[in-house]
Amino acid sequence: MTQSAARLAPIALTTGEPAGIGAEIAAPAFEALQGDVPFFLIGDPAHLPHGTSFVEITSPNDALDAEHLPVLRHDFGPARQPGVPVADHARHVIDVIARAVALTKSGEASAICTNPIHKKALKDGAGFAFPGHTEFLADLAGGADVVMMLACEELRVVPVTIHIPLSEVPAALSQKKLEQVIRTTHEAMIRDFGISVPRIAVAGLNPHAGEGGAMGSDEIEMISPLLDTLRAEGMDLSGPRSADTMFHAAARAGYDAAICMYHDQALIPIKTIDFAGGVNVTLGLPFVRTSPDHGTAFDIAGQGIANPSSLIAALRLAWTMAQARGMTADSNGTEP
Ligand SMILES: NC(=O)C1=CN([C@@H]2O[C@H](COP(=O)(O)OP(=O)(O)OC[C@H]3O[C@@H](n4cnc5c(N)ncnc54)[C@H](O)[C@@H]3O)[C@@H](O)[C@H]2O)C=CC1
Ligand SMILES: NCC(=O)COP(=O)(O)O
Repeated sequence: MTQSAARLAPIALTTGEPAGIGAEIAAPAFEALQGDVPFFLIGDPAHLPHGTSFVEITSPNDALDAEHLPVLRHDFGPARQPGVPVADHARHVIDVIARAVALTKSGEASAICTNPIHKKALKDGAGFAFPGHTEFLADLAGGADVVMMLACEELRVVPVTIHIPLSEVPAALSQKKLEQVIRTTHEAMIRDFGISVPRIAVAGLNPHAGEGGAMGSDEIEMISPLLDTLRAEGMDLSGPRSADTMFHAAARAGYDAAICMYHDQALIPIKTIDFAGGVNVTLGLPFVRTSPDHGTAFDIAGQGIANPSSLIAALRLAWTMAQARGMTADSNGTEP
């Protein structure tokens, strides 16, 4: 059987932080995607809201024809407390992510989609040494050069620096780091998003992109020379651009992805435009990983009011990307 004719494996969905909303939005996502995007939850059935229809599976393949939410059991021990992390759960949250990655490597899953984790709960409960999934997944992939992208219908954004204090951003920026982020984004736009000549906008760091050196020199000394070098290779790059004027509708029409210098420069515009439909994608991994754009939402956990739209969008995008890569058991999750 050729790869294109082979049936794509289902997506592995992780539970995330049990005190959050991950387990609550899994079943509504299954109902919305049934027959369209096959996936299974790796987690503890006891974390599902009372009355949830689910089927326990022993092999990911069983998810392909499931009529209720398929759950690959992973026991977490102590009961879930909505809104309050249980320290003993932390290592299981981490193990579930690693288990999902192993299933993509064996070809039993075509992609992973991660429910939100609570970074501090994992650090306190299990000494988790990573700022988030992105860096943990890079480590599990053997040290891949990864990039965080947030994507919705109207916008794709990429922060160069991610989960570090704002005061550390200028020192963390370098031409080497920025070049890696631009190259990884450029390659992913072609491979995963089917854009043959990606138009990439690059934000400045300072107000008004430094205004010719009057408000900072990072643009003149660091960003502009690199963009000139990459343009000479044929990349379609604009910038360094003023961050305050690059996200309105007319400006967004002029590029396919925006590279931003720090977390909030990138995530504020996309979460404002489409909090319910935004998707977090890790670029540069040898397997597909997406996630909803929101966090654990402890304030509403256990109330049955969490909106599953972002998770649904994340599962849809993972499926589209896995199809584009032909992630069957034959492809084994090892392609670059
Ligand atoms: N991919 C991941 O693992 C992510 C994890 N986080 C983590 O989540 C935790 C909480 O972060 P916050 O900044 O408070 O953001 P948050 O997204 O958890 O919550 C912000 C606000 O949005 C609401 N909200 C979030 N998702 C919702 C949904 N699906 N339906 C309805 N309302 C929703 C919450 O109730 C809250 O009022 C932190 O530990 C953070 O690190 C945050 C973003 C992504
Ligand atoms: N602010 C985005 C976020 O926290 C997601 O991080 P990650 O867990 O996907 O690395």
